[in-house]
Amino acid sequence: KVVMRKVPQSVSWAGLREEILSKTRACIRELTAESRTLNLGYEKFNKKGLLCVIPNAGFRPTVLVPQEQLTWMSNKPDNVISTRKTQVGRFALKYLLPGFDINHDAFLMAAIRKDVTRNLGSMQPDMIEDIRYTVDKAMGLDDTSWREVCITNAMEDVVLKTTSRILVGSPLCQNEEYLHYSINFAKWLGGAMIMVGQYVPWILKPFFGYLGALPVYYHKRKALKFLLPVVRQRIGNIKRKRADASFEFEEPKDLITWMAEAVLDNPETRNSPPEFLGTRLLFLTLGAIHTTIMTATNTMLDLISSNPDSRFWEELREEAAGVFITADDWTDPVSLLKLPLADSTIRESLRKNPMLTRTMLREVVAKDGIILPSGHYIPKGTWMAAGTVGLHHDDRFYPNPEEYDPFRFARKQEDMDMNIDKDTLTDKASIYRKNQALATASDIFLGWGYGKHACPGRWLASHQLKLMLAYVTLNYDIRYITQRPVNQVFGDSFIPSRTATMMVRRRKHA
Ligand code: HEM
Repeated sequence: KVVMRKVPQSVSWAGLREEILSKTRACIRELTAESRTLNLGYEKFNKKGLLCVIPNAGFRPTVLVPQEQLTWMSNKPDNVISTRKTQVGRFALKYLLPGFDINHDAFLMAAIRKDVTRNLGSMQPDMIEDIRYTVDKAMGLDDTSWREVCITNAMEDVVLKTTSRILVGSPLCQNEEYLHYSINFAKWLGGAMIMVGQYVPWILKPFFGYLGALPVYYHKRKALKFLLPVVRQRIGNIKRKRADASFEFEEPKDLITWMAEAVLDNPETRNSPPEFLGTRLLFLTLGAIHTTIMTATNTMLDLISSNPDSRFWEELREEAAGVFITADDWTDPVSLLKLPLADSTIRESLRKNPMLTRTMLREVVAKDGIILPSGHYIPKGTWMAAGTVGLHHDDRFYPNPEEYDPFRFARKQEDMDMNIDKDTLTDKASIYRKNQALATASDIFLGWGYGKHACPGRWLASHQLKLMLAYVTLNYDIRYITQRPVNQVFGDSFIPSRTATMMVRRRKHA
């Protein structure tokens, strides 16, 4: 009773065997189960509209909610079902980043969602400049021979530079020392968050948590040494300009500015020390950079392991060649609206290989618990989630879900009507056909999460990834491979191979 956390008695468990201490043993088996129990629970229960409980190696079993109830769940306020409460537990933040408060941050999320997104057009010239420089460096300019490139390393070079420019601006985004410490902070934190947060039983978390915190703390201090003076100066300049309109200062267009403005506008954070914003920005390195690297790597892996006869790479190149004709086209945000195949290709990789095996992890915090639309009572303290992989492979929403079909989201309505068996067409399938753009979050596409806490950086990530894909297909030939390296499940992360390589050769341009 002390070790196992709450779940409602009335809901069936997935992966339970007839044995003594069955629930405890089911939780222990999760240490090596990867996402098997999660997918089994989806198939056996969620697909029939039923709830189930998924055991958990950290003894934090979770109620897996079927698709039919996700919209209801996503609309509940944070004081009824909390996202942040689960993140503190799932990420073991109390130990790994003591004193770091991720609660009450809706105003910071809004800065990412609104300010970054509305400035994408003006940031595009820098973005393509960074992409060109980093791709050329990682993949080479020699058009006479093939080069073997580690995909994750290449994508890391590209994404780290381009995203850091948006997070912390120039010159910090060119400072190799800062980039080194910030990415390593994110790597240590990401690994420790999964190990301590998801594999260690909560009773042992303090010990392993404080141990894992040591390298995190080291890299944080090193990165903050570069970041804090910039944050301090920026806050000072913004304050001064607000007090004196004649003060000559033009706010750089980056997340430091937008978050600093949000912090100053909020009475509760107005007087916070620069560390508050600095640590927040560093924490975003994990949420913004590693996620984009993983999605870029999955996209490349899916394309190079596709059937060469399908000519997906070549079709993407033809699409890009028709859009990026002059230098100005690369800096024009309208160009990105003309890339439905690239848009769909990245979304298909996020469908097949989402970053998280379960999303929308929430804790019931309402004092009296909640009652789901299905009539189930869920007591306070219970964790709930959605099974991303199961849902993304559900043939009610995706015809031939196991097939890699990169242009499935770009298909014209009439073609889809021809391909879908009308007798099995469900209401949801027709909703799905209206929700096809890469950055769309919906209750049948959880690659970005769903609802109030869906990813606020998804428009930025989509913009960068599409530009990068267009640039790479236009400028490089690839060699196809026969076997795609499979992604590994680590906690609830779904991680592409870090060592997989691809053969590329620069194309000769007339
Ligand atoms: C391809 C790249 C990306 C992917 C696949 C991705 C995916 C996700 C997912 C699945 C969630 C929801 C997690 C959940 O509900 O369990 C999320 C949340 C979040 N993402 Fe992203 N993300 C990406 C890029 C970014 C970028 C570029 C930023 C910032 C500039 C960002 C910032 C965030 C933040 C702050 C949250 C938390 C939102 C909240 O809890 O209110 N992400 N992301």
